[in-house]
Formats: sequence, C-alpha cells, structure tokens
Amino acid sequence: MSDSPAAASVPQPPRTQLPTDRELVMRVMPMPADANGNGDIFGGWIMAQVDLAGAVLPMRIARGRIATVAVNEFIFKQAVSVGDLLSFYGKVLRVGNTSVTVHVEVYAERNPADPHIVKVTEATLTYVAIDRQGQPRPIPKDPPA
Ligand SMILES: CCCCCCCCCCCCCCCC(=O)SCCNC(=O)CCNC(=O)[C@H](O)C(C)(C)COP(=O)(O)OP(=O)(O)OC[C@H]1O[C@@H](n2cnc3c(N)ncnc32)[C@H](O)[C@@H]1OP(=O)(O)O
Repeated sequence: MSDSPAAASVPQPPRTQLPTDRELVMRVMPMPADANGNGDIFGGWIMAQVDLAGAVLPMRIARGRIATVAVNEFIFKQAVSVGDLLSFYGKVLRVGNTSVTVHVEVYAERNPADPHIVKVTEATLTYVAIDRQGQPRPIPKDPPA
C-alpha cells in the first residue's frame, strides 16, 4: 500500500518535467516480455530503443542510410518498469564530415494515480552516413528540397 509507513520510507526518484529544449523522437511502452528476473526492464532492450531513437535526427541530416559507429556514453539512471510510457528526446551535438553525434534522454511517465515523470536513461551516440557499399559518405551540406 502506498500510504503505509514502510512504503512512505522507500526513497522515490526525483520528479521532473519533460524537456522543451530537445525533440521528441520516439515513444514506446515496454511489455512484460522485456523484463528481467527482477521485474525491471532489460538494459539491452533499453539500449536497442535508444539506438533506434538516436538514429532519427542523424538519418534526417544524412538523408539516407546510416550506421551506429559508437556509443560514447550510456547511463541507466533509474530502473524502467512494465507500463512506463517512455519518451525519447534527441539533440544533435555535432555534425562532422561523415558523422552525426546525438544526445538522447529517456523519460518515464508512470503511476497514473499520482503521475511521475522520471529521467531514466541518457546516452551519447555517433552515427555515420554510409553509401550502398557500407562506406562512409559525406553528410549533405545543402538544405533538403
Ligand atoms: C526521414 C527520417 C526518418 C527517420 C526514421 C528513422 C528511424 C530509425 C531507423 C533506424 C536506423 C538504424 C539505426 C541503427 C543502425 C545500426 O544498428 S547499424 C549496426 C551497427 N553498426 C555497424 O554495424 C557499423 C559497423 N562499422 C562500420 O561499418 C564502419 O566502422 C563505419 C561505420 C562505416 C565507419 O567506417 P570507418 O572506416 O571506421 O570510418 P572513419 O572514416 O574512420 O570514420 C567515420 C566517421 O566516424 C567517426 N568515428 C569513428 N569512430 C568513432 C568513435 N569511436 N567515436 C566517435 N566517432 C567515431 C569519425 O570521427 C568519422 O567522423 P567524421 O569526422 O567524418 O564526421
């Protein structure tokens, strides 16, 4: 019960708000099949979602095929639970000759009876624009038509 003294003493992650300075690139809700033996969501499942979400802005910029070349940083700040609504926000940090580096923040919306928004994960990833042979190609400089 949430109003018991024992539950009241369980530390809760800080409440926060969804960011307004970056772009919402993906939303997804983890399912029971994505959970580990503790009932939390597998870190590997979260990493796969971050890879997909992180690709959205670089793909727009590269205007074509890209490949993940590096996960520069990955932080699991809070556990994710079945039923959390996960929102992925992206921000471009750097556009190079052939690569785009993005920062992704993941927020969980949980507990509809007493809504909480919690930052659960953040990561920095680099994607490379590739041609049909899988070789790096220059990022287009001209704006899209
Ligand atoms: C319209 C829009 C809607 C979009 C809606 C989309 C929805 C979303 C779709 C999902 C889209 C798929 C998203 C998943 C994509 C995979 O899962 S890809 C699978 C996993 N990745 C791979 O298999 C890649 C394997 N690696 C390779 O093939 C080669 O290493 C690569 C990537 C072609 C690069 O080749 P290379 O010869 O190593 O490249 P190199 O010339 O040394 O460096 C190229 C650039 O990478 C940078 N780089 C190299 N190493 C590093 C490093 N360790 N750290 C940082 N940067 C590095 C270099 O600095 C260079 O950058 P620039 O200075 O040119 O800007």
